[in-house]
Amino acid sequence: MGLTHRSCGSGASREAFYQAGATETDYVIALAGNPNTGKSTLFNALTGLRQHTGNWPGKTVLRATGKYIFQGRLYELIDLPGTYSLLAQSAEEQVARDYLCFGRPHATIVVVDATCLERNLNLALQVLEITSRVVVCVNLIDEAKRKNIEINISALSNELGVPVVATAAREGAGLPALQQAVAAVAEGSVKTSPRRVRYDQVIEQCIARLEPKIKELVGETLNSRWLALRFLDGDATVVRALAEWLARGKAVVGGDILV
Ligand SMILES: Nc1nc2c(ncn2[C@@H]2O[C@H](COP(=O)(O)OP(=O)(O)OP(=O)(O)O)[C@@H](O)[C@H]2O)c(=O)[nH]1
Ligand SMILES: [Mg+2]
Repeated sequence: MGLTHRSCGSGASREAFYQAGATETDYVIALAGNPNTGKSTLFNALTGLRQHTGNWPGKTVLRATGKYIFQGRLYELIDLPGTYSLLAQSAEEQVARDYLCFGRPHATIVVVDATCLERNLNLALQVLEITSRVVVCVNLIDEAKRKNIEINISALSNELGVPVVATAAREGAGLPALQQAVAAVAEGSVKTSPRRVRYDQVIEQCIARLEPKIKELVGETLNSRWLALRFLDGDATVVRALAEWLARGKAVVGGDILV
């Protein structure tokens, strides 16, 4: 018998993989973004913790966890390492990518730097390829204003198909609006329609052949289109991560699944 998503149970595997001891948490929220965009500053402002921050990239190398309460709900926030992409060419990229794909947070905040939005949107689009439960946080909006950079937040939101909120995390500006948007996405009261990249016909044809086979294995639990794309890339790290995910799922349910 094959190892399928149904026999693993999505909730069980998510808890066992990444959320050990966090069973009282209502929602798990990931913080992703390029290095130096203010993720840890935001994390500290929301959780009251003191994650390492500073004006050089690569400070956060492992994911850190903290909690906050908003409108009576307990949120667990995961501060991921800063990355320019999710193609897993470095340890940080792999930590961030594996968490977003296999950790399946209820929502992901993609923190982008308002002073160099274009470069940052590359990662935002990659995250949108993995998950539709995204809020984009345009941080360092104070710096952008100082440089006379204006950002049309609602146009950006329409373009990306997810909520976008402007913040200045160091001053705590915009945080209630961010928490509200995160709550709406996490609980599903706001439906997003993320902009997804369409590839050349040949690639789309390959995806169409591969995706159903992956879906048989993971169902709706993981993003089979994204996994198909990584397989087509020949990304061995994703193959290994998926094998591990399936194997651990098996352990979670007490071994009643036969491979
Ligand atoms: N002006 C301004 N500075 C900010 C803001 N948010 C963060 N910073 C500063 O930006 C720098 C980087 O912030 P971090 O929170 O360490 O950034 P990070 O995204 O966690 O960085 P990595 O862990 O290296 O990926 C620090 O010097 C912060 O004080 C903001 O909204 N406005
Ligand atoms: Mg950091």
